[in-house]
Amino acid sequence: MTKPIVVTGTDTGIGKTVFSAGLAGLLDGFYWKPVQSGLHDETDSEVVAHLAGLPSGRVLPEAYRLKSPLSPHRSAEIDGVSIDAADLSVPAVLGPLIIEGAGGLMVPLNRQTRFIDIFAQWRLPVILCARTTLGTINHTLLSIEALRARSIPIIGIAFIGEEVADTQRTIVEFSGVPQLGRLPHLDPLTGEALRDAMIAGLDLALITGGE
Ligand SMILES: Nc1ncnc2c1ncn2[C@@H]1O[C@H](COP(=O)(O)OP(=O)(O)OP(=O)(O)O)[C@@H](O)[C@H]1O
Ligand SMILES: C[C@H](N)[C@H](N)CCCCCC(=O)O
Ligand SMILES: [Mg+2]
Repeated sequence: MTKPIVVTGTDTGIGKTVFSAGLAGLLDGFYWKPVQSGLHDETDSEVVAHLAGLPSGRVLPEAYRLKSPLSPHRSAEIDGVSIDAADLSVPAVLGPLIIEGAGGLMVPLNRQTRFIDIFAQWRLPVILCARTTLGTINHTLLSIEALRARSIPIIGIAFIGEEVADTQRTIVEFSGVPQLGRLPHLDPLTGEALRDAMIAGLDLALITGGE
């Protein structure tokens, strides 16, 4: 059976949730956001539930739901909650599971542990979402170095945004990490448009290893 896939990114707000929704929908899988910080607007799980069109029960409950839209370590402190990294064991489900972190790899869960530390413990393959806009070469290559330093397997890079051919090429050439494709900015962003754009823009066989 397909291993769970971790969807991470070079930063917060770059489109991990939208990409995760597209992927979970295409794979007819499950989605899990272990730590949600920010409960005022639609949560990532709610966005995925409506965009991916998954049957109910395929969006697993978060392990931590924190009120403030801040780094989880700080949001937890404000709520008087202590995030125990040992609580974040990957749920067993019958099907492909997409797991989304919060922000980028070095985002802290508490004063000792960052997302990248639990990803290293899990040893699950990751997809790195990256913007195509200026500044992304640096963020993406640094993220890849950090993953490699911990022997975290990288499935590939999913670019998000309009095509910037030289930027994408430069990242792939310097890193040697495969490009899985690109999800453009969608307006309007609907479940149907997302599904079509994922099929047109992403190489699903590279993601699933041809399964
Ligand atoms: N492909 C896209 N087309 C249109 N809008 C998008 C796309 N990707 C992301 N967005 C929009 O950009 C904003 C940030 O995206 P998203 O919530 O997916 O970021 P994120 O990386 O998951 O952030 P976080 O670190 O908070 O989890 C949202 O308003 C989302 O609707
Ligand atoms: C609140 C936001 N949407 C994310 N859930 C958390 C992003 C944390 C980023 C921390 C940082 O890198 O400075
Ligand atoms: Mg998100």
